[in-house]
Amino acid sequence: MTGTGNEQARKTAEGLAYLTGFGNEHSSEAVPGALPVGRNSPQRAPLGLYAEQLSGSAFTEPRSHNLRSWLYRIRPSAAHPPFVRAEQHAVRSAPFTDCAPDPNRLRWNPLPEPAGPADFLDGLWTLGGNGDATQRTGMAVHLYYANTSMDRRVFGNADGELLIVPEQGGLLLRTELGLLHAAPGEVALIPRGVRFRVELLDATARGYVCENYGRPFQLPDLGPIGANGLANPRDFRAPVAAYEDVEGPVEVVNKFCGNLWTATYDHSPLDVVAWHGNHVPYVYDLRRFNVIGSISYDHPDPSIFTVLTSPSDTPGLAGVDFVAFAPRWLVGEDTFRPPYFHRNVMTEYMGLIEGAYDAKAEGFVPGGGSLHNMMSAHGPDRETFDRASAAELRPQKIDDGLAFMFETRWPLTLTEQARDAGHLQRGYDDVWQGLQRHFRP
Ligand SMILES: O=C(O)Cc1cc(O)ccc1O
Ligand SMILES: [Fe+2]
Repeated sequence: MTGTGNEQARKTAEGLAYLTGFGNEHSSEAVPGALPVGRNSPQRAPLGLYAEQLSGSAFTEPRSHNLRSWLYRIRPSAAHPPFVRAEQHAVRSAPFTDCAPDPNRLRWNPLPEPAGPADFLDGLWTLGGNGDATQRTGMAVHLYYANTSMDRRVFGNADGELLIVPEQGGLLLRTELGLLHAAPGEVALIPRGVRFRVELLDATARGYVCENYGRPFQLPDLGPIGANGLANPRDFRAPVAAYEDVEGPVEVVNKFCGNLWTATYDHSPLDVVAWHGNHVPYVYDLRRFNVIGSISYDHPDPSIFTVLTSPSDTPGLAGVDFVAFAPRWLVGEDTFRPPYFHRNVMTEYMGLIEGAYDAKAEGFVPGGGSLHNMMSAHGPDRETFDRASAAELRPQKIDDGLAFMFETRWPLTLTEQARDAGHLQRGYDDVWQGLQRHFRP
């Protein structure tokens, strides 16, 4: 797509309307009268549209977890030729069996720029993950680097939902349910099975994707925090219905049990004129996160920064948590304020959206990432330890960065491409070298 295309997409993104609230039963129609009243599947849907239910949960799951949307579209999704296997590019899925799970602390620089034209799908590169897409457990970490918009092409993922974390370049996400704008500092979620096209608002776009094969992300319980705080439900924005009436070939790429499959529709499947339901894409601005922390002493565990959680079958043990380290004040008295040294049964993949992170003086850069697998020892680097141990403990605002973590209950196994990547940092262990002994009994 040309610069003019980006300009057009940017204008569209700026004027978008949204529906608000996490988990709501929304309804929206792009043409008045397109949404049936009082029933989901009338004998003839309004305006000659086809009614189609998209289920994100089993029909019988408890009401509190039930996810489905009713789509009223120009043509039913069923009208398509067979899917055939497609070029896999750098997308991989669980189970990840090519490498032995690695207990080492690992860190990567940003993905290198694509050599030629690459849209979001071409530019998607899998770092690793856990679980099994066919069992609907676990997660995968992907990065993306795109330099062109998807053109006459849409993507849908049967394997799980996609949490997109832009780091550079705004995205216009044209989904079956409408349009979302996701800029760096915001995150967008595409539910399982929802088809979408990614258009770039800037010359290039890069960022991270958490693919969640497990239970859909939900807001964490707040316990004693009370009725408000962390990510507030009203700040999640879903699209309003918007359809394209495009005849002619459109490639639909479907990731199914790890493999990419393709079918060419004779029209755009982004042809939903009206919809209602709760299986919806959404966008959330991390700057809206209401950060809760210690106002007395000690460094609280980062679970206090959980934006979204995908519960597993064991209460309190997330398949994956999405955790954000948003700007906040540190006021702890007699406290080592940066993240402490620790070994964690949970596995931590971290990325940086901008600026710096308070546990690492250098080397952890925007667009890069680190992996601290189950029980691997990590924490502040030497420079951070020395600085924070001697710092004068005045109230201090941490507002020079935005980091995040995908934290998962299962160890994460790398893809070969991540293990062998030229942008894997050699010598990451050195950041903990030179931590002197001070014990003098
Ligand atoms: O390792 C990390 O930097 C993430 C992290 C942050 C924190 O504040 C406490 C524990 C933890 O794992
Ligand atoms: Fe950690």
